[in-house]
Amino acid sequence: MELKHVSKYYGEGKNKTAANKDMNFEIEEKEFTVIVGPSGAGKSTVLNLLGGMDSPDEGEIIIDGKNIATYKPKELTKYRREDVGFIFQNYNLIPNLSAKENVEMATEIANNPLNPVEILESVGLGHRLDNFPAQLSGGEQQRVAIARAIATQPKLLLCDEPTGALDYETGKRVLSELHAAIKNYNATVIVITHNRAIADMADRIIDIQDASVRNMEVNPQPSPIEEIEW
Ligand SMILES: Nc1ncnc2c1ncn2[C@@H]1O[C@H](COP(=O)(O)OP(=O)(O)OP(=O)(O)O)[C@@H](O)[C@H]1O
Repeated sequence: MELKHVSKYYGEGKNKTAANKDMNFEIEEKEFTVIVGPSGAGKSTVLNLLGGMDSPDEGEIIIDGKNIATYKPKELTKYRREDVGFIFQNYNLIPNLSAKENVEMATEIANNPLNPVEILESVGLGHRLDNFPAQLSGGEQQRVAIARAIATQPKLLLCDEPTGALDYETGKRVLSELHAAIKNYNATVIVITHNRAIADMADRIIDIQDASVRNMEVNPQPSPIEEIEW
C-alpha cells in the first residue's frame, strides 16, 4: 500500500489545522509496521484514513492497486467491512453481549468468516465464551477484540495503541497474537504505539511528527516478541 501526498485538515479559516500534511509512505504486504510519534502528531488520523473511516482532503491512498481516497461512502463501507480489522486501546466491545456474541457481530455480516468459537479458542478464550466484557480482564477483553477483528480475515489489521491499557506480560501476548495474523492468513498489520521498544519487533517503523513522516526505517532483523523488553 502507498500514501502519496496525503493531507487531512480539521476546522475552518484561522482554526484550520493539518492533522496530516503531505504524508508519504509505503508498506509492503504481510509486514508488521509500527507508527510512532508524539501526542497530536497525526497517527490516529492516518490510521483512520487507511481504514476508510475518513477520507483525505488531498492525495492518494493506494490499497491493492486502488485509490480508496476516491471511494464514495458505499464503497468505503464495503472496504471497511471486507478488508479492514480495527483494534483500539479501549477494546470497544459491546457491553451487553458475551465474548462469543461480540465476535458474531462481525462474522454475521461477513462473506467468509471463521468460526467464532474456534477463533476465540485460538486466542486462549475457549473458557470465556459466555462471559460479558465486564467479567473479563483488560487483556482478555483485548483478545476478544482481536478475535472479532481477525474473524473476517481482513487484509489489513489496524491497531491504535492496542497495548496502551495493558500490563507488560499481557501487552506482549496481545502483540504476539496480532503478529500471528501475518502468518496465519497473510494479514498486513499496522500498530500505533507510544512505546518505542515495540519498534524492535517491527519490519518497518514510521515516525510521524508535526503531521508528516519524519523518518521511515526498514528493520532488517526484527526481534522475536519474547526478546523485547520495556
Ligand atoms: N475530528 C477532529 N476535529 C478536529 N481536530 C482533530 C480531529 N481529529 C484530530 N484532530 C487534530 O489533529 C491533530 C492530530 O490528531 P491525531 O489524533 O491524529 O494525533 P495522534 O498522533 O494520534 O495523537 P495521540 O497520540 O495523542 O492519540 C491534533 O492536533 C488533533 O487535535
